Amino acid sequence: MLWCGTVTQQTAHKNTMVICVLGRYLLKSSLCSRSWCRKSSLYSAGHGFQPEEIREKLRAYPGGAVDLLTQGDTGLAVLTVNNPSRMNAFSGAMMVELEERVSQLESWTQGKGLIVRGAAGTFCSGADLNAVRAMSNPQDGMKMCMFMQDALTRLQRLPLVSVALVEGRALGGGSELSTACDFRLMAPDSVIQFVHKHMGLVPGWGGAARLVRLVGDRHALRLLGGALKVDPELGLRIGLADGVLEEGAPQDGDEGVALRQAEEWLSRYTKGPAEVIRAAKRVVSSGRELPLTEALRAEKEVFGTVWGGEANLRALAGKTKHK
Ligand SMILES: CCCC(=O)SCCNC(=O)CCNC(=O)[C@H](O)C(C)(C)COP(=O)(O)OP(=O)(O)OC[C@H]1O[C@@H](n2cnc3c(N)ncnc32)[C@H](O)[C@@H]1OP(=O)(O)O
Repeated sequence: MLWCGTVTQQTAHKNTMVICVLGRYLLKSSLCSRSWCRKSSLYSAGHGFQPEEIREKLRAYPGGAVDLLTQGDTGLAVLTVNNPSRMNAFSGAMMVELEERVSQLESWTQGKGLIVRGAAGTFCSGADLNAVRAMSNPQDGMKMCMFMQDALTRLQRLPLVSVALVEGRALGGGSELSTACDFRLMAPDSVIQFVHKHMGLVPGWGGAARLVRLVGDRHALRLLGGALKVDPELGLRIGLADGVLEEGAPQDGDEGVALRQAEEWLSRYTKGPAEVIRAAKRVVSSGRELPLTEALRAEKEVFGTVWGGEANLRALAGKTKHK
């Protein structure tokens, strides 16, 4: 048996632990190197997808920021679309920053949960129309489409439980951003609206493909064809929304209260060892995206990373009844 790391005089039980840790390490290192969850892009050069060329083009449209705050103690991160003078519309530079933040989160191995929100009490009003006008030729549009589809697919595939905190409006690409999160929490007066039809468009950031999987084809067709305003009541009814925030406490200002409510809500589903929460998201992601046989095989691989792991062995050594 090849040993790595220090082996001290261990009881048989603890030696088992060392073997499991080693085995799991070898398995985990193969997990994402072979399977679909690694940071592979949706598109390749064959599709005309040249990421660096697209980043340069997008950076020509500056303004706003995409901020990321990671909390080591809770394992929760907050990603803020920050362009309040434009109702948090995505400038080209912000699209590049979004991808950079997703890359940071892909490397955050202790992360368990992610809240995606907008600054100044509103979510996001989609692509910056000034950038849209400047990139209105088909070639540039397709490049922006591939870039944002890739970034949002990678966001959705993060091994973190993610929730979109929708306050104010989520319009166009903003509504698509909300669908790239596992859950959507809506403020009482908020609206999610796929306004693309009014722009002579359809979703181009992956929002249509995800919307069909979230609410079904018929509701998706109603939301796109009718550019319907989805308020919290309708959102809950069709399964687009997963919860509604309570009215904010006036003395705090909605922003602080809404974020704290979202953190409290998310912590219900991220309490526990990071490796277990991340494994739970991984098996759900493979079940969500892969055909059954492949999903089962992916589940087996993820199961192998936690079976006999520290959390599993600790649980076995502790009480057996769980309320
Ligand atoms: C594949 C993705 C495709 C897309 O996302 S296309 C873009 C889809 N989004 C939209 O069409 C939303 C356009 N904006 C609006 O409808 C309204 O601004 C909105 C969000 C309902 C807010 O309306 P109001 O509350 O009346 O505020 P307002 O219109 O005066 O906006 C305040 C300032 O924000 C600006 N703004 C809002 N949305 C923007 C956008 N997407 N791109 C660029 N600028 C945008 C708006 O121009 C205004 O600026 P200013 O004060 O006039 O300088």
